[in-house]
Amino acid sequence: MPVEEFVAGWISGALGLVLGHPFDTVKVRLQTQTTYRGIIDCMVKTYRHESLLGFFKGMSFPIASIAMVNSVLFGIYSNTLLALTATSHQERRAQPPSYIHVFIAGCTGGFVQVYCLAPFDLIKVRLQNQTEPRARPPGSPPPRYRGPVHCAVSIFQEEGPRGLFRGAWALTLRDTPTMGIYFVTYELCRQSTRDGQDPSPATVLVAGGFAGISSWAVATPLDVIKSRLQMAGLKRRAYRGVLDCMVSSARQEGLGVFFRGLTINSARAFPVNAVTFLSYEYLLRSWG
Ligand SMILES: C[N+](C)(C)CCCC[C@H](N)C(=O)O
Repeated sequence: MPVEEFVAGWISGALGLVLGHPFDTVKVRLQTQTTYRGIIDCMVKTYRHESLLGFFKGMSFPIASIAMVNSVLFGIYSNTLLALTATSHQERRAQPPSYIHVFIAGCTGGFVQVYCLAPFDLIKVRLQNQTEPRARPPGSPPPRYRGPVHCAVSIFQEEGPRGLFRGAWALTLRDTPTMGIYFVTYELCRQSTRDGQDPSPATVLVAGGFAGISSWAVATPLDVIKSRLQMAGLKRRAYRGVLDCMVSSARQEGLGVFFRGLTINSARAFPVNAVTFLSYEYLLRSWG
């Protein structure tokens, strides 16, 4: 099994992540808290209350972990394509795979990465939702979790080992089809490149950016549900499952709830995925 794809996915995932994290924090807060009037209000309040550091809460952990998740995603994607089309990454430049194969390989990569992503994503979401400033005024209560490891241990103790996979089913439903869309959009946008040639950096950036935006547009409703289920364990507001969370969120807040965070997430998705695909393509190319 070729391993370059795993390593290239790892590095490119880390680069994309740092770039997108501040947007991601605003998105998660808008999706799960009702105190903000919109993107700007959330940014201003976060900055005033917690300084610039507030936007980078919960990042250290994903940097190692999401990089690993990306390595699984790109590694499984590429190796599934190899199994389906019997062409390696290099050969696929001359013989592009069919979109149906790209879709199946994307869904497979999406499905497998969920089981690495779920606990890390849960911890990220819980830490991002802690709005206490780092320098606390004396006498104010400390945040519930002191950091990622403390958060993981506390969830394990309070909610059991299965607690670490809270929201995993919603994540599976979110990522399996939308990772198919992600890679198909990427391949579609690369169409402007002639067979056998390498796409230009601009093409890769634009194709990666659109892959991010289109897949997130479809993924957002389940992303909202996933984040709410992940937070539910903490607030003890129990939902009976994905469907129950959908119905009760829509009843209480209207259908608009399913699009919370879409704007900020699109602004984040373009640069993050542009950089991810650019570094992925170039790393693979430089290794032959
Ligand atoms: C498939 N889905 C839309 C869920 C994600 C696609 C993009 C994944 C990327 N690591 C990012 O964070 O933007």
